[in-house]
Amino acid sequence: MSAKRKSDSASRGRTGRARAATGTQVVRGPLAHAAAVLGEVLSFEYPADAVLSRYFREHRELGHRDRGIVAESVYGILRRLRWLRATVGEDASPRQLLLAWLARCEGWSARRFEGLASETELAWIAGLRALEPAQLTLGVRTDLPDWLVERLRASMNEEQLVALAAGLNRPAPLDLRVNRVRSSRDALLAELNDSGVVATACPYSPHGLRLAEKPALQKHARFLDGSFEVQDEGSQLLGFLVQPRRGELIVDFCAGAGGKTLHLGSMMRSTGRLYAFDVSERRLAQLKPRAARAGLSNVHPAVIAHERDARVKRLAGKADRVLVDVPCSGLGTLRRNPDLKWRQSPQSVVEMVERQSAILAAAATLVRPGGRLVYATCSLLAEENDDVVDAFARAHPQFRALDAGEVLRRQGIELDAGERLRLLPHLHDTDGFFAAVFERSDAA
Ligand SMILES: C[S@@+](CC[C@H](N)C(=O)[O-])C[C@H]1O[C@@H](n2cnc3c(N)ncnc32)[C@H](O)[C@@H]1O
Repeated sequence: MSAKRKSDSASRGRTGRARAATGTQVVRGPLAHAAAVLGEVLSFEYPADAVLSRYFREHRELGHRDRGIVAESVYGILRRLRWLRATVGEDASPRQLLLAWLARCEGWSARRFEGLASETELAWIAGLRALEPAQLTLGVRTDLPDWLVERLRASMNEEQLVALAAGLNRPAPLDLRVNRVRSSRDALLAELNDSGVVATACPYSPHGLRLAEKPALQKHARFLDGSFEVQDEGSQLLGFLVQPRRGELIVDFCAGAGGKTLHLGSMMRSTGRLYAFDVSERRLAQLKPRAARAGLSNVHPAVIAHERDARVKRLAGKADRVLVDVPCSGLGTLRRNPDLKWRQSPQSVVEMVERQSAILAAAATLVRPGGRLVYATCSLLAEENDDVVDAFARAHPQFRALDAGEVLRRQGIELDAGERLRLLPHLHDTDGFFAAVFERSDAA
């Protein structure tokens, strides 16, 4: 955890005792906050990122570094929650979970706890070293709920599941997408490196940069002038599956706050018309200022009541390309949202699948003959991915499947991710994404 790095470097050159004391002062406050907010997060009533945002608004005394320590601790514990509880007890308090996580998952020595933990806690921590989970089931080993282990095992063996879980239970790197309307990847890379932000080109996305660390970027001059957005490399690749061209009519059917819309708009070089639909006025409201910052005048956000809204019907058969980035379980994004594995359930997945099928069918009506349709999720579950797409393909013979790998290859992106795109954190170092690409045949 960065608290360790920072306290170590801050105290370089001092005596061991002074070093320990400095480290203690540096982390005592944030760790107390971490335990406090963890208690709220663990009710799982609200998403962890929303709880943390609210907590930070209420504790403005916490600076960027301290917020980092609090968030990293909470997310780290959510990632390892099942193993931690199986090891230290199902009724462990938030503070005990935090101490156990530091000792067992972050490798803190007994000495680092001095001054942070009480005598009783120090004795408890010492006893933790030899503890192992009462039962080392596959769910405990992978830190996943049993229902999810069962679903994933249907399409992979145990070894593959353990590797996938290791990828999902690691923090994600910070990726940026260069806005080609404002800059080029090489120019931005040079500027970032000059300003002390260490970055390298992403392996797959021609528009992607990966940062070595996680600096605050909201006030960076190149962010403020719209030269880049924060966007996972996997999410960027979906833009290349849509492959919008200048002057076309494009629909981003589930645009949300516009992460993918902005990419599509910049690939179109701010020409043509790009409709951004969503049922959430709150999410869509974030798109307008982001599009303005990015210099995009081709984006047209529109709140719709549901997928059969009159605004949707007016565009029937007119769109050159439609992206349907449906609401989903989000289980492919566990690196960023580790609480999702504890908040989703078999029942919530069933409800998602119904909505996904209805949204896909409605979005497909917009595609003109010869046009392209891209269905995408950030889920790992066959129910939300292949099953929805297979049922759609059976009911819509006028839509012909295109090979996603081939679509990317023709744009110079070499990626072994299948005919239907399957991105996985442990294989591609992206979030987990699924996408299927269709072309509407002229004959229909
Ligand atoms: C996976 S998110 C989209 C993320 C977004 N594309 C991005 O890249 O940031 C799914 C979105 O679908 C929206 N949604 C839910 N039901 C919908 C419907 N019936 N029609 C259109 N959008 C819907 C949700 O409000 C949510 O913003």
